[in-house]
Amino acid sequence: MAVHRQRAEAQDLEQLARRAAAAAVPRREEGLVVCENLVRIFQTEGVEVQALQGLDLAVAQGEMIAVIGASGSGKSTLLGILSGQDVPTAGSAEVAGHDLLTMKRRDRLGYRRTTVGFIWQQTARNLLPYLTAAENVMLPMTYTGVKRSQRRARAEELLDLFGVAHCRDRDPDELSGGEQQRVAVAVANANEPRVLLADEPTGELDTATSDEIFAALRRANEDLGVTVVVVTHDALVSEQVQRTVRIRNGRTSTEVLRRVETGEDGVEALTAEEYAVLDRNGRLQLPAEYTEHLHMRKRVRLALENDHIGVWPDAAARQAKSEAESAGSGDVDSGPISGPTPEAQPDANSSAADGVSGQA
Ligand SMILES: Nc1ncnc2c1ncn2[C@@H]1O[C@H](COP(=O)(O)OP(=O)(O)OP(=O)(O)O)[C@@H](O)[C@H]1O
Repeated sequence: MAVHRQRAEAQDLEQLARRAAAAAVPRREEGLVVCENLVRIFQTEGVEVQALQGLDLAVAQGEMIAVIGASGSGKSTLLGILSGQDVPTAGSAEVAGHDLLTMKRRDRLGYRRTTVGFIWQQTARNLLPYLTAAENVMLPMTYTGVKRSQRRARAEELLDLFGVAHCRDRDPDELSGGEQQRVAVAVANANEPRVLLADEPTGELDTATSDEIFAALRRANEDLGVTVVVVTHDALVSEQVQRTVRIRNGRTSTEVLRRVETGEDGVEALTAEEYAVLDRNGRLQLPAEYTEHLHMRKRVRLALENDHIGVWPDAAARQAKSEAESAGSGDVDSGPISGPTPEAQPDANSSAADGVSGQA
C-alpha cells in the first residue's frame, strides 16, 4: 500500500512539474523571438567554451525586455545569434518565423537587413564616419530598394522621432556620444525591423545620456511597435522595462516582472517580482545566494505542498551549515531565506519522493 501511495504521489509530482513547465514557457506561436534549449559551443585551439548551455527564451511581439548577467554569461552570444551574425550549435532559435539554425546564407543577409536592427555599444561602430547622420539612416534603405525620395523622408522622420533632427547634416565626429547612439537607433529602424537588438547601447555613456538612449529605444518600442531586446549592465536601465531576464552560465535563470498596481488608497505603485525560470523539462536554477546560504551542493530534497514545492537542504548541507555557524563564520541565520516553515520539512531519513506531502 505504502509503495503504491509513494508511486502515485511521485507521479503527481512529475505531472505537476510537467504542467508547470508547459505553462511557464510561452508556446512557439506566442513569441516573436523563441529560443529553446539553445546551445553555442566555441572551439578555439582545441579548447571548448560552452557559451550557451540550453537557453530558453520567449519574447512576445511588442515586448521590450532587458537581458542582464555577469560578464561571460552569454549575453552577447545570444544577441549575435538573434541578429543572424552567428549560428547556434544546437537547439532552436526562431525570430519572426525565421529558423536561425537552418537559414541559408542568402536568406541570412536579407534577414539582417530587414527583420532585425542592431545597435552596438561602441558608438563608432554604428555609423559610417564619412556619411552625415541622414545619409547613415538612408544607407540601409538603399539595400532594400526603397526609392530615394522615400529614403530621405523616412530618414527625416526617424531623426525627428529620436530627437536628433538637428544633427541631420553633420558627420558622426561632429555629434556627441548620445547623439551618435540616437542616430544609431534611427539607422537600426530604417528598414522597419520586427526586432531591435541592442548590446550595451549605454555602456560608454553617463547616466543622463544613457536615459536619452533608453528613451529612444522605448520610443521605437511604443511608437513604431518594434520588439526590443536590450543587453545591459545598467541597473537603472533594466528597471525601466516590464521584464528583465537574467542569464547565468549560458541559461536564463531568473526573470523580474514589473507592473503598476493600484493600492486600496487609489495610489499607483510599481511592483517588481522575481521568478526563477522553469524550462520545458522542469529544470530551474536556484539563485547562488540561496544555495550558498543553506550550503546546498549536489542534491536537495523536494516536497510537494498544495500550493508550492519546498526545496530543502540534505543532511550533509545541514551539517555543513551548522558547522559553519558554530565556527562563527558569520553565517548566523539558521532558518530558510523564505518559504515554508521548518515544520513542513520532510523526515531526514526519507527520500525526496517520500517527502511529497500534499495533493496535486
Ligand atoms: N568567438 C569566440 N570564441 C571563443 N569563445 C568565445 C567567443 N565568443 C564568446 N566566447 C566565450 O563565450 C562566453 C560567453 O561570452 P559572451 O561574450 O557571450 O558573454 P557576455 O555575457 O556578453 O559578457 P560581457 O558582459 O563581458 O560582454 C565567454 O566565456 C566568452 O569568453
